[in-house]
Amino acid sequence: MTNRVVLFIMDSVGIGELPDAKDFGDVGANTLGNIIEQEGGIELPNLLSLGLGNIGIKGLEPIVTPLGAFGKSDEVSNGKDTTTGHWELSGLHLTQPFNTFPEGFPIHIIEKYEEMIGRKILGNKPASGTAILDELGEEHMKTGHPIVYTSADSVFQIAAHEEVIPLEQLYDFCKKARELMMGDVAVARIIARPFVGKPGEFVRTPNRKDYSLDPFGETVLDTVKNSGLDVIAVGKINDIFNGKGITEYAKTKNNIEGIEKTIEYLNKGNKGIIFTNLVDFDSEYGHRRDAAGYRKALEEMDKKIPEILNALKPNDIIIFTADHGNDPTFKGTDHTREYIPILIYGQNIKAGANIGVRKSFADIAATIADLLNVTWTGKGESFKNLIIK
Ligand SMILES: O=P(O)(O)O[C@H]1O[C@H](CO)[C@@H](O)[C@H]1O
Ligand SMILES: [Mn+2]
Ligand SMILES: [Mn+2]
Repeated sequence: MTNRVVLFIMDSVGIGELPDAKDFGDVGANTLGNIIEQEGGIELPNLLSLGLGNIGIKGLEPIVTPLGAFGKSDEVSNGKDTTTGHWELSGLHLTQPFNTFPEGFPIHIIEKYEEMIGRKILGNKPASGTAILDELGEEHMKTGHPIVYTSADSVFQIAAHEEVIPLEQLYDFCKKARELMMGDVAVARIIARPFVGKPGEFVRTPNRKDYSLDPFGETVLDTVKNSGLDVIAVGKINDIFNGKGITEYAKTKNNIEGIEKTIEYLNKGNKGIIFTNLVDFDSEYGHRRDAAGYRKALEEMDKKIPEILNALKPNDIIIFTADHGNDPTFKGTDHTREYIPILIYGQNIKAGANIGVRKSFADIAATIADLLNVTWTGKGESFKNLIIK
């Protein structure tokens, strides 16, 4: 019997190129493996004791008696962004990729948008979110025009200085963009990217906010919620699902707070799913191509793992996994098409069970439904019988 499943997403912690990585320009990408290689090692004793090294990751050795079940998964969906990854983890296969705007947004869209918000915008091109502040932040401060940019992902990002455009107004600008970017020009997410500081020293604040689309079908979150159980979202999960299938949520400022909130929820009397996302790996280190920072953030998380495991009750199960890669040693600043690791632990889990290479992230959705004993008719194949004692 399983009462609760913690689905713990280490955002962007991929473990090597997928067979179709060449279609995404990502041959050779290996987020974790290349960090280890470039950094000359990594200290992840707790993940290793669960079986991380048994998955077969470049630079990591297997151990004889892993405490958890382990494996990895391929991605079916045609995309490598956060939304696509999380939706597949929850049981949806995206066949038609989200619109991207490598040349910036069409001019008629921008004109319409400027009319909606009553001012001009700056930018309108793909950019790194920190580089574009260096480029346009000062002009933004002088003119009050928000900076609109995109990336290789399906995102319409709006950057504004918190003292130039107050947060509530920036969020309102995002809601207007959300209304506009639907239908033929639907973008997966509108993202508020507020920042503070002086030219040359701008820093982004944790007041980022994502405005997603509704998932296009029933996810395991809906199924579990509809059967009367809790679906608790920690970090940006609530945003990624636009609140759909979620009964309660806590937003977080950073990875450590994400871990602490997860532990707080574990200490309460809920039943169902606790779904946590730790985004710093991706936003602070992957996109910034900062391998040393990424390594340090992984090591900090690993140190906290005993506290998480100690908070598990006898009928709880935790699944550590990811949503895509973001190799900080790779060219560019974008996500990378990679396998995701899967590590599962709990008192009812068969230590050392190998779940192999799953065909879809949705196997996790099917397994969660199976573990919680709710009927699942969506994508994925349950591996419950491989992992339960
Ligand atoms: O460079 P920054 O602004 O961090 O942007 C990154 O954040 C976006 C949303 O996760 C991604 O699409 C990527 O472009
Ligand atoms: Mn992500
Ligand atoms: Mn990202």
